[in-house]
Amino acid sequence: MDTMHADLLVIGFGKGGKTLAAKMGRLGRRVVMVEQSDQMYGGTCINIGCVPTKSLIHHAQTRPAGADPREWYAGSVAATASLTGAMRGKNFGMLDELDSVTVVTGTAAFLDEKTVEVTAGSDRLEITAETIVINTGAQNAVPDIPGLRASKHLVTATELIGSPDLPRRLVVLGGGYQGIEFAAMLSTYGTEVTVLEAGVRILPREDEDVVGVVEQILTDDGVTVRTGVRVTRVEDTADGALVHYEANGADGTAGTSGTLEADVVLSAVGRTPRTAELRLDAAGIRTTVRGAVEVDEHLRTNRPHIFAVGDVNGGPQFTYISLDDSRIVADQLLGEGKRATSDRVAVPYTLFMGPPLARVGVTETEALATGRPVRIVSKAVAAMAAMPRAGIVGETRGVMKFVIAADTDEVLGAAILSVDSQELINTVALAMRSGVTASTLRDAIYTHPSSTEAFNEVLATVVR
Ligand SMILES: Cc1cc2nc3c(=O)[nH]c(=O)nc-3n(C[C@H](O)[C@H](O)[C@H](O)COP(=O)(O)OP(=O)(O)OC[C@H]3O[C@@H](n4cnc5c(N)ncnc54)[C@H](O)[C@@H]3O)c2cc1C
Ligand SMILES: NC(=O)c1ccc[n+]([C@@H]2O[C@H](COP(=O)([O-])OP(=O)(O)OC[C@H]3O[C@@H](n4cnc5c(N)ncnc54)[C@H](O)[C@@H]3O)[C@@H](O)[C@H]2O)c1
Repeated sequence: MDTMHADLLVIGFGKGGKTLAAKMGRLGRRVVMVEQSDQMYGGTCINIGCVPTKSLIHHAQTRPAGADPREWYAGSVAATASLTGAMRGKNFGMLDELDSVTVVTGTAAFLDEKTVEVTAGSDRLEITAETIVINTGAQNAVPDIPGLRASKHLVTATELIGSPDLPRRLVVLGGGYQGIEFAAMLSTYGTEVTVLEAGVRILPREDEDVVGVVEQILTDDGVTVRTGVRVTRVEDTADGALVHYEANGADGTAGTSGTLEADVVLSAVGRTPRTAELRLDAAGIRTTVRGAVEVDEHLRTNRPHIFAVGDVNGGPQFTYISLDDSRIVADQLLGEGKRATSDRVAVPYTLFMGPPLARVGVTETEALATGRPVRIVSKAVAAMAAMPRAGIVGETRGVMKFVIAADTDEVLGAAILSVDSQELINTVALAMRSGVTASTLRDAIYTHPSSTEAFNEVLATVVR
């Protein structure tokens, strides 16, 4: 059995871990990065998450008129695989080219709080390290519904992205990020899509009026959305899967039931922190009730030399949060040790349907719950005179909405469902962090024709 010693051992080639490994390696520290699969160098985002999904969405939206959807889809999957392959190579190279960094491919598990065992087939390696960073991400949950886990037609996002076969009929379990992005994308390629959401509405964290516009866009694009639905059973037939469901009453339709036929059933009901293989008990590392590695605001576990970054620590599941986690750990290891998760203000996020829905800060519902007096400005994109870009690019659907503190004129939150919203939201977030008021955003000079100039108009449109 081989042994190694490192200053820093990173388990999992995710965004936070790889950034930290490269930084420490460039400073000459002995770093070992352990990744369980050579197909996952670079982690979830570039291989099976953000990048492939957004690539497929881009290809869906740029299919030339007359192109056969099945052929176009197969080509899009191939182009996406080539993009992710190139990114995987670059990510591996980024660490491999550093003399002080070793990439080990195998599955890591703790032997004790200073020692990790890595196995790959019959090979076994023991690594001891001064500092250990757990960056093992999360994995797609599959609900315990009779027949579902055994169904030949069940997939998670990972399998769906990898197959060149365009599903004819897709049933999506879950109306959250993954569910809505796949529903919107595959219906654009021509798949018949039904979303079955257990809750009273899709995207439960968002305001009802905004979700109403999202649902209208999905419906216009041919997606069927059923909320308040409990899937009771899935059975494989000669022709696909039969999904049995009943209305759970959340949307007022208790007692109705039905079946849906599907070639593919996508489980998109959330992602759970990946800790099962790690043998955390051997190191005495505590987990939360939700199964995440428990950390403090500096991302230290209860073993102070062991940190956890990214999805595995139970924080918001976004690539840029994992990246920011790495900054916090770097500050602990190399800096003043001041940076903390509690410093984060106005973290934006974007759901990439067409057009995308971008959000930051509080919703109107959340603001009202605090009792703070707010002013709501809102306008449909189609009604805006000051945003010709929407007409130029041929996407005038959507709405922009801001929640503003009535007393201080601060922007408390925004929901932007519009072309370019994935970019616009970063401007709003920066304004919020920098104390730029709603009036200043409203009266600023913006380039023309751009999407940002919509702020001149929407921020002057008080609705309540
Ligand atoms: C379909 C989809 C679309 C998404 N789209 C977006 C988006 O548009 N924008 C966004 O910000 N976020 C998006 N996300 C979320 C984002 O991908 C994750 O939040 C992010 O990748 C998490 O990174 P991480 O650093 O936690 O670890 P990961 O990137 O998940 O890396 C963990 C690594 O650890 C490895 N590993 C696990 N266990 C072990 C072990 N025992 N030993 C060795 N290696 C191990 C895994 O193979 C993996 O490579 C999406 C996710 C999905 C699934
Ligand atoms: N664009 C992005 O940034 C992006 C894209 C995809 C994923 N992600 C990240 O990945 C995370 C996981 O995404 P997700 O969509 O899997 O989870 P999610 O938590 O966003 O949504 C899951 C949905 O499934 C519903 N649900 C739960 N159990 C169900 C059941 N049995 N039947 C029907 N519906 C059920 C929930 O009510 C919820 O609406 C996201 O929270 C996000 O952080 C981000």
